[in-house]
Amino acid sequence: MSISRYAVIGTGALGGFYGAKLQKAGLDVHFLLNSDYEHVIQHGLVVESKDGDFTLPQVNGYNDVASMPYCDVILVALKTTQNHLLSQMLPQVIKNDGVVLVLQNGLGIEEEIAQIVGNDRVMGGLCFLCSNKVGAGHIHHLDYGEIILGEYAANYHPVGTTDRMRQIANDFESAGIPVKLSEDLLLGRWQKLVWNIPYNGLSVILNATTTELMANIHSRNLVEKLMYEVIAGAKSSGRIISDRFVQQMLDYTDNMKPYRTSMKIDYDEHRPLEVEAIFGNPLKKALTAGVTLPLISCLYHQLKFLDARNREFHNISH
Ligand SMILES: NC(=O)C1=CN([C@@H]2O[C@H](COP(=O)(O)OP(=O)(O)OC[C@H]3O[C@@H](n4cnc5c(N)ncnc54)[C@H](OP(=O)(O)O)[C@@H]3O)[C@@H](O)[C@H]2O)C=CC1
Ligand SMILES: CC(C)(CO)C(=O)C(=O)O
Repeated sequence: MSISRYAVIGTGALGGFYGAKLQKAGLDVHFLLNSDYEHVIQHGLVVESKDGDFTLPQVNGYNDVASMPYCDVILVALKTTQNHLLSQMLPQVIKNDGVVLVLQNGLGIEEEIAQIVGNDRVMGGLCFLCSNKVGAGHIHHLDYGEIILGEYAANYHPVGTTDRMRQIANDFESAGIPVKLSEDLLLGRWQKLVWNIPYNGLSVILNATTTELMANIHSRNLVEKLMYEVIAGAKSSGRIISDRFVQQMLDYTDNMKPYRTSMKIDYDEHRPLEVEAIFGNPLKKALTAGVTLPLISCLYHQLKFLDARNREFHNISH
């Protein structure tokens, strides 16, 4: 049994799901909560999952990082739009030899976190998960769940696999969460974007589920073209993604239950969209290497417009 103590920073759809699974498997987990704090302290966490429902009547819940114990592994599971809070939060919860594991979508977040805790204390996890928070302390896990885990090093230099990765992978696997180890985190991040850029973006702009995007020849075509542009972005970072990978992502989505992407849910709920992490940062990284990605840039500007108008309209009508 692992002796690692885990912190979950952001107990929502993703953090609540993985954190609850770890606690259920007997690990020592500490949850940072926001609006659900009172409810979770009184009633715990409820996970409805395609792999079996369960309840944790009692969890270690906090509404302030200052009251959390120092932890070995800090799971970052806020929306990236809240990441400005991390420079103040992380130093208060990470042990001297602890590690921050970024479970968020997008590119370049590990680099930002390395500035706070140091290059040798950051890892990234790519989460192939479909989960929603449907009520206070109530998580609905719809599908999948695998994590691809990679070490971060300065400039995303690939560093292979480490003992610390294997230890964390063992903990997650003991909780029934499949983990694969990646020797190159940046490659993994670009691969994940092959999915997130077309589907998250188009689901908002075209007001569509993944199934609808796949069923129409025009949107499907656009999805495919965007996937190839992500591959060009990856190439500008020196990472090669094969054309076969595009086919795998299309097949993966064809086999998925109709899915409202996380960005679409945020849009429908009038919450800030993760446009910078998922679109802005990849565009910047490619541009630094002298490569422009016109289709992705077009999505970026449309999403910035929709995001601003969506929140403005919501503020006026409330
Ligand atoms: N959901 C999924 O299936 C997947 C999500 N991801 C990525 O994971 C990340 C998290 O997404 P997701 O879990 O869906 O998002 P959620 O909004 O469900 O979870 C984020 C949680 O952070 C909490 N939070 C916000 N501000 C604070 C704060 N100041 N202190 C403490 N907690 C705070 C929110 O609280 P409150 O409830 O009060 O808003 C919320 O519970 C994103 O980057 C997303 O792209 C990646 C793959 C799949
Ligand atoms: C690709 C997917 C659906 C997980 O498999 C995801 O990452 C998301 O909704 O953001």
